[in-house]
Amino acid sequence: MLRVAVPNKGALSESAAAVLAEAGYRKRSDSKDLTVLDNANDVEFFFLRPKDIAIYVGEGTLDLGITGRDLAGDSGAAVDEELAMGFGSSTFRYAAPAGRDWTVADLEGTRIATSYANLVRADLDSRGISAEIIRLDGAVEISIQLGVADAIADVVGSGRTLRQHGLVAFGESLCDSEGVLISRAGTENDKAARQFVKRVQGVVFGQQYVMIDYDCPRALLDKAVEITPGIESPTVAPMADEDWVAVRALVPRRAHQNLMDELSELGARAILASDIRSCRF
Ligand SMILES: Nc1ncnc2c1ncn2[C@@H]1O[C@H](COP(=O)(O)OP(=O)(O)OP(=O)(O)O)[C@@H](O)[C@H]1O
Ligand SMILES: O=P(O)(O)OC[C@H]1O[C@H](OP(=O)(O)OP(=O)(O)O)[C@H](O)[C@@H]1O
Ligand SMILES: [Mg+2]
Repeated sequence: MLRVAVPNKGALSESAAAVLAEAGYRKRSDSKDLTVLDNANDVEFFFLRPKDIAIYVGEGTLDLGITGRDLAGDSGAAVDEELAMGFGSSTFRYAAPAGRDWTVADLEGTRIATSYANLVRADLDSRGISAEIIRLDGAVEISIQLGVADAIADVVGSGRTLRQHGLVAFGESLCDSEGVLISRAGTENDKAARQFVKRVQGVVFGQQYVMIDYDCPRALLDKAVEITPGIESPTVAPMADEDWVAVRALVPRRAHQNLMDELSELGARAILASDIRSCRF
């Protein structure tokens, strides 16, 4: 039976559970459950702290896991990224009190609070900067005002927490993170694991595209195809009125409203967008 780790709480857990449910896997009936046996799909799910998931997968105790790219990197576990899942996007930044122009070189000799000590140590070492790392488990943004650190390195989502504590981010992002599906590095996935990855990928890709259908004057078809080239190429079907054709194409979700405006301006009619719940490309 395939064994898969899923975040039991925190920023990634809800989105991860939603993708798995959409992919047809059994849901947890109680948020305190630590395992779910999905006999119909021959998968056992283990609900673990996101920080621990790469360790289990890297050691081969579990076959696959969903965690954050930043957490997997910090864990030092030997894992491969099978799939970027498109939720839980964040950057990992240095930050310090606003009011002066900080650069990474200013970190020399400082105390830096973080929950991601390995990520930060590796970055400082690569720059030849020596600084003391203060390991904290969370709420890192408050550590400077409490006097235990001069700067922090932490996850930034909206940036709201930094602003609330009068901090500014500086330097490049140490990690551009999102939820990722990971496997043990250097091992070939068996058939069950490959099928699991494909199913989850089908939902994740589906969420990133919408299907556009529209009616197009035949004379404008070439221009319309440039706007919606689809994946291979759009489907073009005849209509009862020979001067018109029906066109169907997948387009990236984030661009679809603009593309619909362009099609409308071009002269297309009855332009419809629909969600893709799952797919295999
Ligand atoms: N505000 C946020 N926006 C986007 N992603 C976030 C945010 N906060 C955390 N993450 C991502 O979620 C993952 C783990 O964060 P999470 O808060 O769930 O775990 P944790 O801090 O170890 O647990 P907890 O906060 O429950 O102690 C990381 O990959 C991180 O990048
Ligand atoms: O940029 P923002 O959108 O404000 O989000 C960033 C904050 O979210 C996370 O904290 P979390 O809620 O996980 O608490 P924690 O610090 O205890 O982990 C992260 O560690 C930052 O503190
Ligand atoms: Mg957190």
